[in-house]
Amino acid sequence: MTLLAAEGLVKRFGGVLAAKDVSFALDAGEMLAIIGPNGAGKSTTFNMVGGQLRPDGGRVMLEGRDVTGMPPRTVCRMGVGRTFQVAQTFLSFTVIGNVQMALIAHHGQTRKLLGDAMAMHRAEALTLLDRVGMAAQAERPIGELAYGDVKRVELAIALAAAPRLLLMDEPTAGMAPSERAALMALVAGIAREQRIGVLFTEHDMDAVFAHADRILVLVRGEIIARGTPEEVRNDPEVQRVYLGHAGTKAAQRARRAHG
Ligand SMILES: Nc1ncnc2c1ncn2[C@@H]1O[C@H](COP(=O)(O)OP(=O)(O)OP(=O)(O)O)[C@@H](O)[C@H]1O
Repeated sequence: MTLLAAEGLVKRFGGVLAAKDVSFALDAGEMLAIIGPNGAGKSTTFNMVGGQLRPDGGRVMLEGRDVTGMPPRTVCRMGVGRTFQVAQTFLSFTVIGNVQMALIAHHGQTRKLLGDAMAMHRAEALTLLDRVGMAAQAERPIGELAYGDVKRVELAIALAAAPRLLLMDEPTAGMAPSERAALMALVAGIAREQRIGVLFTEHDMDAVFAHADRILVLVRGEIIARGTPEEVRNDPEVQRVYLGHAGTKAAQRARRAHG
């Protein structure tokens, strides 16, 4: 069954039509990228899926259930995870403590926190940290980590809620190029292995062309192209309005790297 279906989403901000009849579908285990210039409507679309924004028209269907306009907390409980920004981790806590807190929240055990919270879900937290390559740093305060490592911990925190759909808004923003490639490879591997659908926005075209299964191109609130990286790369309209020379180079690099 289709994991996520956006059907004719519309969002207006005053006179600005930020999303105009945006429709797409995403299957389990699939990486779908939304790309487009600044102000194209990527975050708006994203926020309508995650429940942060209520669409003015259209529907969001999750595994066949209509979740349009439901609050983020409800959407989250229905299996939609989101990677959080640094400020939303507890900087003075250890790495493993942050993941344990996420597991405690996921299991609805926050009332038990007066007990020995730090003994709860330790093994599960370590397994998650191992999956993102951070088990060796489990006992360090998260505030001491390099930025790329914080991003890995954020991924473990998002996975603690056992999402079926993961929303990642510019996951590699602020990272060095080598860290970006490693993070996206990690996300893609986990998505395929655990059959998690990933919807992501990204300005880094190398990351998009290397790891997206399919790409949507938004311009002024409208999808102007969609398809595999190969199809999008070769679309003359996309070349003209968005990718241009830099995008072509990124696509070529991705093609060389992945055969
Ligand atoms: N809360 C808001 N109030 C008013 N206008 C908004 C609001 N959010 C977005 N917009 C407008 O809607 C349009 C789409 O914005 P959106 O942030 O979705 O684009 P984007 O593709 O995510 O851009 P970027 O790549 O810069 O993050 C823009 O014209 C923006 O100014």
